[in-house]
Amino acid sequence: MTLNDLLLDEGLVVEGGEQTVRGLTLDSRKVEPGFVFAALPGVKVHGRDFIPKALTAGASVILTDEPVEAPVPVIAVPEPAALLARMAARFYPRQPGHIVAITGTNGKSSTVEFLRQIWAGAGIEAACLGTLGVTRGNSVEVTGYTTPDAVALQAALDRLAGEGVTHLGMEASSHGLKQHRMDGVRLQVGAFTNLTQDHLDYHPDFADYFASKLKLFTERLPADGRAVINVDSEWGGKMAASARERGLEVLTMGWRGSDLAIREITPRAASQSVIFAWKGREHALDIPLVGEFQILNALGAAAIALSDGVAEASVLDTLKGLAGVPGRLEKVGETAAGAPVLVDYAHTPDGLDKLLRAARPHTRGRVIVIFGCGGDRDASKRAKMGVIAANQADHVIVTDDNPRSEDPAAIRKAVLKGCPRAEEIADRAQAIRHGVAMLKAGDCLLIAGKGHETGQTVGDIVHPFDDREQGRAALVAREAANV
Ligand SMILES: CC(=O)N[C@H]1[C@@H](OP(=O)(O)OP(=O)(O)OC[C@H]2O[C@@H](n3ccc(=O)[nH]c3=O)[C@H](O)[C@@H]2O)O[C@H](CO)[C@@H](O)[C@@H]1O[C@H](C)C(=O)N[C@@H](C)C(=O)N[C@H](CCC(=O)O)C(=O)O
Ligand SMILES: Nc1ncnc2c1ncn2[C@@H]1O[C@H](COP(=O)(O)OP(=O)(O)OP(=O)(O)O)[C@@H](O)[C@H]1O
Ligand SMILES: N[C@H](CCC[C@H](N)C(=O)O)C(=O)O
Ligand SMILES: [Mg+2]
Repeated sequence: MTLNDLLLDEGLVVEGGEQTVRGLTLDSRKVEPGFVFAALPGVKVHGRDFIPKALTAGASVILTDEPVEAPVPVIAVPEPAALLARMAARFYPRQPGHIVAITGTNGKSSTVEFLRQIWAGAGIEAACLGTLGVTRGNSVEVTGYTTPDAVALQAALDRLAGEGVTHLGMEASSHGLKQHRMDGVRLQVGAFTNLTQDHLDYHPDFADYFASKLKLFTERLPADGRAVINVDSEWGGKMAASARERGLEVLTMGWRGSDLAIREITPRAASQSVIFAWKGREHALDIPLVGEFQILNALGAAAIALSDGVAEASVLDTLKGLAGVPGRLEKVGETAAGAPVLVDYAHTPDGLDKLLRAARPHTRGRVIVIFGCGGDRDASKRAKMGVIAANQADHVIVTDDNPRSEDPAAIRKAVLKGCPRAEEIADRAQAIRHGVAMLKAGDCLLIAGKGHETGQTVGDIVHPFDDREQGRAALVAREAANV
């Protein structure tokens, strides 16, 4: 493919446009001969600092925001990240025909996975893409991001389409939307779960966080697109109003939803009885998931599929047998007396609150929670999560969760400000062993924050670590000690 092909319809005149482009990247370390190197402004540095390295590695085109001197064609535009995304979409031309993007603070990974199951249950070739990676049937390929960079994303879409995937549910993170990672994606549907505090390390304030999420409806969806919005929060109402203003078809769901209206959710031992109405027609069923938030996610996925025209009977059938999402309220085992150990990915104040509330109706004894907060991430979450844990749990153990470049003790101290009576156990494996050892009949242990993650990042090093394995090992150790 030539550079001119990649710039088709962009209205740009570039010297050397007939040259063949062999690839694109925004990372100088990934440049190969014949590549376009996109030198983008970043949080820490500007990609232009790496242009010499990229040229040495063989970059044959530079895309950036200000004119620079270089011995190869330079394309300077005000929004190079957006142009990179559109060029990547031309370089990797195939995409699944039907793509749904889901945004919101919590529930994206769960909703895209439930949507994938609902589509697959209706015989559709479906996949989902997000924090857990690219999931198709039983195969999961880890990408490392919730919304991968534009080039990685377009390469994944092209491959999925080539493999026959027609329907894709993808997560739209606020980073992804703000950084134009999704600009080349041909979307049909956008969905919204909820909006509460997160990522205030990256977004200067909550308004910027909201504005980034809103872009899905105001900029990313085409004018004839559809929005499926959970309107239980004031933010959902605002998203729906903006989407309507733009002329999108808007469907609302949730306790306050009109198209999919939740009527009743009753917790059972290992499932929940749910009554909801779709377009006024009521359905009652048992969904084999615990936690009200999981039902909201499952019904969010159902609303999307139903609005696509998937048959009601098929959607209901899949909901009745829905499989849980890895690391989201995942039960890893129980003590001999039946006290469960669950792993969850709650890593925001609202997520932790919802998680602890979810456990309560299923627990006769104490709700015990182990959690920490990530380093180099929104520090203002820490004490708030401490307060929530102190208020909602009966026993709190504060430990480490990916301290990254920060001092782990300082992170724990910030969390403990909100829950001064909590136990502090720095080593996460030891915290888990301790939490499991203290379980009595009727108690429940929640290990929160890492979910499906398989590493603990300390400094630049990722140490192998999996809460689920650690939970199971601690149960075996407890058994061996005959507690
Ligand atoms: C905060 C954030 O979004 N960071 C992402 C961002 O980095 P940055 O703006 O800090 O980049 P920078 O280090 O200043 O560098 C500027 C530019 O120079 C380039 N560079 C840099 C070094 C080098 O040697 N050569 C080079 O070319 C970089 O690729 C970048 O384009 O752009 C980089 C290139 O795409 C990403 O790798 C990086 O992800 C970092 C590793 C990260 O941790 N991101 C997380 C926070 C993230 O994106 N999370 C969201 C949401 C998570 C969720 O809620 O689920 C996600 O979608 O995953
Ligand atoms: N609808 C919801 N409302 C509130 N909290 C939720 C909801 N769904 C999930 N959670 C909490 O958030 C955690 C993460 O869920 P999930 O992975 O589905 O969210 P996400 O939006 O993909 O998160 P991320 O921003 O990390 O990609 C869950 O483990 C749970 O604790
Ligand atoms: N994907 C999210 C959640 C990470 C959760 C937690 N394990 C942490 O490291 O903070 C993030 O990068 O902010
Ligand atoms: Mg996610």
